[in-house]
Amino acid sequence: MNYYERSDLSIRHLPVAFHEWEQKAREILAAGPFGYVYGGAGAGDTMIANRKAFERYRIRPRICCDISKRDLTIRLFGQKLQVPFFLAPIGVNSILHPDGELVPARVCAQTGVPYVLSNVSSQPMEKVADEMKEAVRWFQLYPPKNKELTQSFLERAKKAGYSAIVVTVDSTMLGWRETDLRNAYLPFLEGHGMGNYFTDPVFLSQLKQPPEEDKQSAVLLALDEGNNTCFTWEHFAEIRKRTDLPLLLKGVTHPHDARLAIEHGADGIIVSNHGGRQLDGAIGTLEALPEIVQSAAGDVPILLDSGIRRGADILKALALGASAVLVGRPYAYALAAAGETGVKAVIENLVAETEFQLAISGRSSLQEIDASLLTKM
Ligand SMILES: Cc1cc2nc3c(=O)[nH]c(=O)nc-3n(C[C@H](O)[C@H](O)[C@H](O)COP(=O)(O)O)c2cc1C
Ligand SMILES: CCCCCCC(=O)C(=O)O
Repeated sequence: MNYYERSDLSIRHLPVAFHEWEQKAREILAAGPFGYVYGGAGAGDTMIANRKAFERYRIRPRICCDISKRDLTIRLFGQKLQVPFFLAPIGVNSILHPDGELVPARVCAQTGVPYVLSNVSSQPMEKVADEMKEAVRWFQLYPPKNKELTQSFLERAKKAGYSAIVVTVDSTMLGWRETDLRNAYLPFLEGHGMGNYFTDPVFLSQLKQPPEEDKQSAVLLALDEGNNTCFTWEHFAEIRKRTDLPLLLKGVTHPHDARLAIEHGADGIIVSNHGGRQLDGAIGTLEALPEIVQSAAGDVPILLDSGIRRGADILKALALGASAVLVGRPYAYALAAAGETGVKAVIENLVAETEFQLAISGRSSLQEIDASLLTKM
């Protein structure tokens, strides 16, 4: 029996730290799905760089400050958010739980944590939106080659109440992932992650036969749409014209690209190396952040992901100029290990730990966090 099917779950039985969730997921999942979440590009060097960057910055607390009232709220694109972190877009959640993305979406709605739904979700964006009601959600786009399909995804997202679009540009070609090669595993080839494609009228109109009759051709077409290796700044500027929602670019690690993103119409930048899954030997995101913040010069908000595991990590990113962060693998492992209960526990612990860290560092609101919080070793 899966851990999430047990009816006697209580918080006492659940893992607490990231490595415990990872271990629980490893025990429960088959090698293919576990490896798909766990793996990084090549030697895994970028995942290590992400964590090392967080370790190099140390918090220098202030004392004798009134920390009796604490506030974790932030504002982004005119919306008030309860916490300074999002659940990152993670596709193919059906390899982790039968209900896929409906589970993190539901928990986000319950806890007030904003959710970024992946383009390659197992569930269609409308079904996920129904689960979230009025809660804050953004939609992540892998820009398709087909412009009509792009338009269709953007319009569907707006209609379904997604309040911003995140265009991910670091994965037009999937990274060299040795764990997946070893396991000969790619979830899409088993039909996972097709929730938005198989419900899209433009996509379906391109098929000779419906997915129920020829799944493989449909999956290969969806993958080909995302394998958009011709994508350039001009294409990004076109997407800008196609939506009036706030538009963020995810996958930036170079200060020049941050500037180009703004010049081509980005309303926000997500400093990300895709959790170290794309390019081996890349710069850790926290290391990249200060120069990007400088390059953006306050013109747009900067968000960051890749390696966020704890409240301390969140505070460090905010201190170096991020407006918010995104959290990936922690909730994916919890989803596999304990379903809704697991994702809720991870979120609640992260909120609580961030509040503890804020207070014990001598601050009572995130607006008081700046570079003076940190020293670099
Ligand atoms: C299994 C898995 C699937 C992912 N799928 C997507 C995706 O569909 N779209 C996207 O923009 N990023 C995707 N990402 C990257 C995350 O959005 C995020 O950048 C990364 O997980 C953050 O690093 P962390 O896992 O160390 O927190 C995926 C990451 C994982 C682990
Ligand atoms: C066009 C499909 C690319 C999907 C990549 C999924 C992902 O982001 C990841 O595995 O990482």
